[in-house]
Amino acid sequence: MIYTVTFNPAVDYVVQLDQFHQGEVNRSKYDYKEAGGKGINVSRVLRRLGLASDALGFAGGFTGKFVTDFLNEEKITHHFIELEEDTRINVKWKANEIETEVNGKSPTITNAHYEQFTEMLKKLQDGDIVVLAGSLPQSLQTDTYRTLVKMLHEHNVKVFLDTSGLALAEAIKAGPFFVKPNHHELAELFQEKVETEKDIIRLAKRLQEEYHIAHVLISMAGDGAIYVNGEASYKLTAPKGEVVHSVGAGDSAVAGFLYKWHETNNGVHAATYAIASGSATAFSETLCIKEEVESLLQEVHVSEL
Ligand SMILES: Nc1ncnc2c1ncn2[C@@H]1O[C@H](COP(=O)(O)OP(=O)(O)OP(=O)(O)O)[C@@H](O)[C@H]1O
Ligand SMILES: O=P(O)(O)OC[C@@]1(O)O[C@H](CO)[C@@H](O)[C@@H]1O
Repeated sequence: MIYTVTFNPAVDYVVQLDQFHQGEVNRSKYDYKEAGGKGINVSRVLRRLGLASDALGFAGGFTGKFVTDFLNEEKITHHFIELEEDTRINVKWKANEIETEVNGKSPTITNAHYEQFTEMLKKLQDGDIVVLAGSLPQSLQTDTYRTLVKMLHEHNVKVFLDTSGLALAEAIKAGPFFVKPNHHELAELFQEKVETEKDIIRLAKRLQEEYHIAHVLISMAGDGAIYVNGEASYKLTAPKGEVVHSVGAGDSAVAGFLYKWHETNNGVHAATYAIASGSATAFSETLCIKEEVESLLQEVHVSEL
């Protein structure tokens, strides 16, 4: 079974304005709310691609109820530990063609909540897959993902990881199966300036080799991605198109990789599908659907480095 974990879900409040006037009352041209958070987005895209997953995490209050109701509507099974405080609201606003995000403060996860959650994870078995995605709430230690990766390895569970900052720096020490930092997160991880594609390739290889990560996918937005496994490195171009709403493009890439890897066990095919999925989301108003992904596959060009 595939599980996604979202420690820090959200109600994503997506707002479109023609123009933004600072210090004035702005009225939206168009707005909507949807369940967000990186693990949840991965589950939503997997479902659209035709692969079932169980969404795990923490949710509280009226916003938490919105998130779980939303997942019910999309027919995604879920097990969320109930928190006392409200799940955050993240504002995604687009004006003058510029996307701006304000992500809310996370509710508190107590030790008791966390233990309830780890009891659930301990039941996973050989062959299961877990996606750990998104930021960690401030109430948790920065090495939480690292601890979980270690624990899941003891149960022969493969871990796909998509996070940033200290949580990423710690978690890679446990050698997850797959990671997808973007090139900025990669630069931050090694505290180096990344100025050329050569720099990105060098650091991607270093990440793969030093931390024994089977699949490293470095996403570079409109510039595609670098994919490195234990055998070779590849550059993948991204399809060209009009970016409508890029929130969730990275999560779609993770879901696309997982979907294709699960089907074929082939990393290059999986990376190609990942890029088509990310771009399909960037080119549409919300997360991609399978037809959109497959219509872009021919536009992803792969070259071995
Ligand atoms: N401008 C774009 N044009 C084409 N494809 C894009 C564009 N932006 C994103 N993508 C697609 O989405 C993938 C992931 O994008 P990106 O590198 O921005 O990830 P990310 O930083 O994790 O994204 P986010 O945090 O917005 O979800 C890219 O590899 C690419 O396939
Ligand atoms: O604050 P985090 O956990 O890093 O990111 C959360 C978030 O911005 O990521 C998703 C898009 O990738 C959104 O649905 C959500 O609001």
